[in-house]
Amino acid sequence: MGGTWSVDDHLADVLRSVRPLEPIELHLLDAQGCVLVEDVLAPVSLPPFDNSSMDGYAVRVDDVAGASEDGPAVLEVVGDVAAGSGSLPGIGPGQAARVMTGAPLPPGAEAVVPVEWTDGGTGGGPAETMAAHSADPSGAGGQVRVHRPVEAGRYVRGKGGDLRAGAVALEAGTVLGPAQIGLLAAVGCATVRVRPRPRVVVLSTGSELVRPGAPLGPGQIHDSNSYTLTAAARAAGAIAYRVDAVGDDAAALRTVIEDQLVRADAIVTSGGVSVGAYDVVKEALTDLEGTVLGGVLPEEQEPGDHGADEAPDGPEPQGSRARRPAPPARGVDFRRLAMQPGKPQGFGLVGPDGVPLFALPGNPVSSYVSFELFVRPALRALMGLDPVGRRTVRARVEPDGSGPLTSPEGKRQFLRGRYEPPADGEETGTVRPVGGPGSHLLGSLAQADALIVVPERTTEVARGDELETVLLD
Ligand SMILES: Nc1nc2c(c(=O)[nH]1)N[C@H]1C(S)=C(S)[C@@H](COP(=O)(O)OP(=O)(O)OC[C@H]3O[C@@H](n4cnc5c(N)ncnc54)[C@H](O)[C@@H]3O)O[C@H]1N2
Ligand code: MOO
Repeated sequence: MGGTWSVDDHLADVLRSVRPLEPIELHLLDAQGCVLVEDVLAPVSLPPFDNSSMDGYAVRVDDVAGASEDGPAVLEVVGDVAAGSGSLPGIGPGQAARVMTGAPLPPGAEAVVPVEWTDGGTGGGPAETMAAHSADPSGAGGQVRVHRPVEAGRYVRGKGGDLRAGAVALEAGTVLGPAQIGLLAAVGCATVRVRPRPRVVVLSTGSELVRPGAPLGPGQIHDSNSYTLTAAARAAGAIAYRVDAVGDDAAALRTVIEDQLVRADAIVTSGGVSVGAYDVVKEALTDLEGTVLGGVLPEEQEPGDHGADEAPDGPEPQGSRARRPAPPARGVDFRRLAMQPGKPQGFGLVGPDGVPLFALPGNPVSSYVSFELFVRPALRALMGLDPVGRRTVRARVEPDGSGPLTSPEGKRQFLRGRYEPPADGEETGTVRPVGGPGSHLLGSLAQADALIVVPERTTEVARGDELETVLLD
């Protein structure tokens, strides 16, 4: 293929090529951010039993009718009911039981009076609190004076009042956040069937790259892309593995990628995709016919069986995966995109399972913007999340400089910006470009929280022009 592609066509090609991962059963906390693939019916009711919403006394309504501070109802205390109590005292006429928040309502009781409506069993004025059971075990006996009447059901949380056993607790398609995970725990589900987080292998290429923490020799720079992209993959919900930078050696790169296939639902490389003499990714991935990356199975392996129980750098955190049915590997296509930054890109499916591989350009801003535009949507599609794209708004551009901003004709430009939401009474927010369009400008990228989209036909942007803005929150 090759040639020049529009941003939209390239994204459509990417999304056509990826399918949601096969669902697996995960422990609740491993499923955070994942999409449920089936309705979950509540195995138990919430609450599972009638219980008190106050620390107080479980009473019969008739016994406290007309009670007041001057004319209290005097009841015999027949026991204590703590949260978790299994054996409950029956409440007969003229009787009450001390009951704690969350404790079951004892049989015979119809309501709870908070301890503040009573003398707390002291024989004195209104109580502010209960005596601790450990300090005063006799508090569970004797008499209590109740100062106010109560209607049936007051301060009682009825069984099933939140959710009835058998009802749908969460629908298929729900994204599991903290509240949803809490609900599943409350109804007793320990595991849940979801689409898993994709495992993403991130690797940089370039002989000039050294790890952060190591001193720079002549001509060397720190590898930042693999950190940016690993962090971006994690922020998108993936499990990301960063691999140390590979030098400009096509055979070595191919071997590293082959080795990483075992733990990859997607692979992201950066660098080596333009037209230089050392553009190693392009060289390593252009002709894959007859190779493992081209889809040929290593000896005696079936698709999906990679002959390894463990990922090279440690155990697979999600247990064994059912792989999706393998789409055919089709090699990596290197193409120019009508965008800036991010012009040179490679994309394709590699290996026997057809793992999507994104070969992003090396310039740091180019690789990050490319990730946002193409990789993040693909990762979300693998997880079954919808929508796959970031939130966009129309915003008025407020350049710092006096003159208009310029943009190359025929290219969609993505400027880095800071977005201000609309002021009170306004409909449109503003966005201020930060730094220039240079794709090496990491300092200003780190100040940005938005990408300003300058359309292909637009070559000049004046103060106040409204443009689509991608919010990177
Ligand atoms: N003659 C042409 N030269 C270039 C063209 C072109 O069309 N004709 N396109 C330019 C554009 S646009 C881009 S983007 C870059 C893409 O180049 P590569 O993907 O081959 O990337 P490299 O050459 O490996 O690196 C480019 C730049 O980025 C730095 N870099 C690379 N990896 C990292 C990393 N992991 N961390 C930090 N910085 C990294 C690298 O040192 C270079 O400065 O090509 C243009 N050239
Ligand atoms: O893609 Mo390059 O991104 O224009 O610097």
